[in-house]
Amino acid sequence: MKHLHIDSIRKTYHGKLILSDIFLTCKKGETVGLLGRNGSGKSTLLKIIFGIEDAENKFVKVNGKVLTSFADSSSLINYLPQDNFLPKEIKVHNIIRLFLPPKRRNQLLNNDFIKPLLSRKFKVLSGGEKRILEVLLLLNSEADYILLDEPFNGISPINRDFIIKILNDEKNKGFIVTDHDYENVLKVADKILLLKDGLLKEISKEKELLEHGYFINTSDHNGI
Ligand SMILES: Nc1ncnc2c1ncn2[C@@H]1O[C@H](COP(=O)(O)OP(=O)(O)OP(=O)(O)O)[C@@H](O)[C@H]1O
Repeated sequence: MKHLHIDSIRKTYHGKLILSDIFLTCKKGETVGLLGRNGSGKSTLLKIIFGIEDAENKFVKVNGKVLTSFADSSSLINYLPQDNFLPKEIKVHNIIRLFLPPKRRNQLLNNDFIKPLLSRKFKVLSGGEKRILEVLLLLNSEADYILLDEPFNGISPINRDFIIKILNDEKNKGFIVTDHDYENVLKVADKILLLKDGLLKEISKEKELLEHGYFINTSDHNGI
């Protein structure tokens, strides 16, 4: 069956339990929104799925193939880390050639936002320009499943809406997206999972996020 299947993930740091028996699935054409407070373990979970962080226990299967190492996962799963990951001294057009196979480059090389940046080195781009380039590289990569850690960070509304549209239109990939800009996560997600106390809870209505203490109702404080 074609899907990403994650099971029994357990992780502790220095004796503190971060992830306890995590189970989740993501199908092609589906976007899973992963929410949680600071330090709840979202980035750790994505790194474990991608294979760049160890876990005490884990089971990751993609399209029927069990993945045991990063080498197994790299062509099937791709990962946008929270921090910039592209080489600083390389020009954007070379980065695109380096990261994407020929048949996947044109869309990005002809993108109206990316075109003016092509001859500039990554290090001179603004924070938002860097993030958009990274997100678009991931979205155009060949992997079936893409893990996006804070893709909307620093991105202005028009470009954010462009990324939301790509995520909503893409039916050949599955996405797991985490971002503190939770309203944007709600706009792209087919299902929402809240990571709290090491466990994942499926959320069916926005008000459950309030009930689980993901945010507080500020109107309670000013009497509105
Ligand atoms: N390499 C590490 N060594 C020790 N503790 C770590 C390490 N990496 C993460 N942690 C701890 O694990 C917990 C989960 O961290 P993680 O970065 O996964 O959280 P997060 O949900 O992504 O947080 P945020 O939303 O703030 O980015 C935190 O308490 C963090 O301090």
